[in-house]
Amino acid sequence: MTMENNSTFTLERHDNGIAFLKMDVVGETMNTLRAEFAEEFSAVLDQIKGDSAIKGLVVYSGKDNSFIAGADITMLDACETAEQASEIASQGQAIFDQIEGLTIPVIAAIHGPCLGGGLELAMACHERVCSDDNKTVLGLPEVQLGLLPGSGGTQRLPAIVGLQKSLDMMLTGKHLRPKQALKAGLVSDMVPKSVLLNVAEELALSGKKAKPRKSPMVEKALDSNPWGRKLVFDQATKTVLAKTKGNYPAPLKIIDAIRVGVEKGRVKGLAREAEHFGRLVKTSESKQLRNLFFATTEMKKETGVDGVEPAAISHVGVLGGGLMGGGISYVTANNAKLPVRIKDINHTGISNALKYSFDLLNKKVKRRFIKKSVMQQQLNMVSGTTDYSGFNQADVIIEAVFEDLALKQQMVADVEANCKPGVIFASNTSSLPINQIAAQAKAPENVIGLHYFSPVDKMPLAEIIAHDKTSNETISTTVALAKKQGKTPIVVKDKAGFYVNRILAPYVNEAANILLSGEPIEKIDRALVNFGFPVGPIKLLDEVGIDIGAKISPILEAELGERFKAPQAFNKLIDDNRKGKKTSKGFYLYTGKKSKQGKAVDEQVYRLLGVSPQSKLSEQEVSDRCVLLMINEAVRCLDEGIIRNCRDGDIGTIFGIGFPPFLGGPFRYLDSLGAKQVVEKLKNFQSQYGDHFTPCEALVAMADNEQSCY
Ligand SMILES: C[C@H](O)CC(=O)SCCNC(=O)CCNC(=O)[C@H](O)C(C)(C)COP(=O)(O)OP(=O)(O)OC[C@H]1O[C@@H](n2cnc3c(N)ncnc32)[C@H](O)[C@@H]1OP(=O)(O)O
Repeated sequence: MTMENNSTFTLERHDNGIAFLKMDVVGETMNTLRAEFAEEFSAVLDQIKGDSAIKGLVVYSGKDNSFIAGADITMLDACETAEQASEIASQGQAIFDQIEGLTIPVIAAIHGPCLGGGLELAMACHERVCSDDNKTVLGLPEVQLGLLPGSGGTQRLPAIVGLQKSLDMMLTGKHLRPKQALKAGLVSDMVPKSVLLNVAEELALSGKKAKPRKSPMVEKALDSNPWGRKLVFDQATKTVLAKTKGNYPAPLKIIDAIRVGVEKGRVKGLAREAEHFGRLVKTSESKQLRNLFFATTEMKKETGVDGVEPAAISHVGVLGGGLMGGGISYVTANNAKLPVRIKDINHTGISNALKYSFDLLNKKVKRRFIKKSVMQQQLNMVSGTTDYSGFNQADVIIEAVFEDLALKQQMVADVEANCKPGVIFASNTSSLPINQIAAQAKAPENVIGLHYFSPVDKMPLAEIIAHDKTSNETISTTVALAKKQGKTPIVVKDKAGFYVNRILAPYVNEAANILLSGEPIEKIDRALVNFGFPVGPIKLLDEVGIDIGAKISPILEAELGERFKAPQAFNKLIDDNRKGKKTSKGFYLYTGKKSKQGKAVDEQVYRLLGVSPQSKLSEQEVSDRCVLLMINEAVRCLDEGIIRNCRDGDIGTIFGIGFPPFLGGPFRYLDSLGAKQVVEKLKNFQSQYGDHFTPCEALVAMADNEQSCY
């Protein structure tokens, strides 16, 4: 056995003729591909080509828990021109072509994330085997960075998994777990990690090619003729445009690069892919999406308070088995893998909360994501009670009862009386000040806000609200719990509405003002959806509950001032028991066929509000009025220290409200518009529509001093 050591790539030859090429980027937690590795990589490949004793090659990673996480995103950020970025893509293509061109069997042995350029490398190998570990995922997530796979992915993936599956993977950026990768034909075997290299070695030795994936008849028929393919591409384009509203350039470029490859051959396809890659790297959309990647990666490492370690958590209690309590229990057991005990005043509440977990897990079983036995294990971790029995083990109690201050204060007292000393009391309130909830606590340092967004299992944000007496350890322990539950937490100050609801309120109120001025509901919602929000503000009110908005507004108005005054006319809707989707009566119709529900406006709303709808404003004016108010309030929050920095403000808005990711969040968007222009627009709206548009002092100062947020 001989060994040669290169810095990133190491070639090890076994006596049986199989060589092992290990990639291990020194000093990094994860392997990524960088242009500077090209020369070394090519030299190793030349060595392999020149050594007739090598009969097969296994490519693997020297990292414990990752294969290759793709091209180094920092390197892409540093590209000054589209040509430079395009060159990086072409260089990757050339090296991967060399791998594919090796005349010996080349097997990729994959354990851990194998993404982007990592999967492109693996696809250039002749076969792929992966570990069956939870950490192993395969995918081309470039679209989520506003890019396309630039090193052959748009050409090789369709050839391996078929046109439709490859479009689905590249247009969504989804990660496939080992079983899914096997089913799709992306890997030819899935084995325990302990034998991964042996299996890959055997495969290389045998030189046998795995049986090609059997594509279903319909897929075969569509993929194999020009008309069928046209149908597939047309449908993909239609879906993309409906989803992106033209705001994201990458998906259409992905379709184009695949189409060129399929119709004009690999060489032309690769050229088109590299060209698009270069241009996309330089788009503002990709830049913002990359910023988002860097921001979330940075946040994964934070503890909430520098230098303060979280306490260990072994059990969690949840008070209230409603929709929020059920969701919180689910993410605690399923994501954080912690046993949860739910307390409700009656058994119906408990069974509803248990059903929440059951329904979600059952869906996973039906889709074959998990086995029934795993579902049972998960369900065993959630139990219920109508008293405090079993709560003495809990390290954290999360309260999700009605928004009633006296009730929440009572919960604090009950928990202090019935649970162990030092237990953290985390309130899921969306509006009540935490200091008031903690007002009569014996240990106010253990009381904190932990505000989730509905539906809890889907929404990625959690606001962590420390009041002035919350201890640093309580903050860091709560941050750690939220992260384990799969949330991205932002630590915010204890003031009405915290951050997310505070900036959401003026946005929604303005949409209501626009509606009351006579603009049609669909038009208002369409303007904001075209701007890039997942739903329009009026539809959002239906989803959240018109009564919830009406409940929060007076709290905000009392503490923060008149600019939070909600239009009184909306009370007429609540008097009509028109609270939105939950009452099957809202701004939209919720009767009839399920697929049609929530699609058409309920014209009765106009009558109730005394409005005769007539479209007068441009979509741009509608979205500007709502969004600029949100930005103005976000800047106020920053100025008041409600959020710690612009990054938290951007992430909170994108993850909590669905602010368009391609714009980077309110602060990044403000930078792209320029504070001066935003102030001018706000002043203009102020003269037309009232003082709630007054630009805040901090924003005016930014404009005067020509400052930016980042
Ligand atoms: C030409 C090609 O087609 C173009 C491309 O390949 S573009 C890149 C495509 N790849 C991606 O988008 C994957 C991005 N990475 C991820 O999604 C996640 O990091 C992951 C799922 C791989 C792992 O997640 P997780 O285990 O939570 O680890 P995470 O904290 O995110 O990352 C660990 C480290 O790897 C780094 N990293 C991961 N992927 C990276 C990448 N593609 N570029 C640069 N750094 C990366 C992170 O910055 C972090 O660095 P640090 O330890 O110094 O802070």
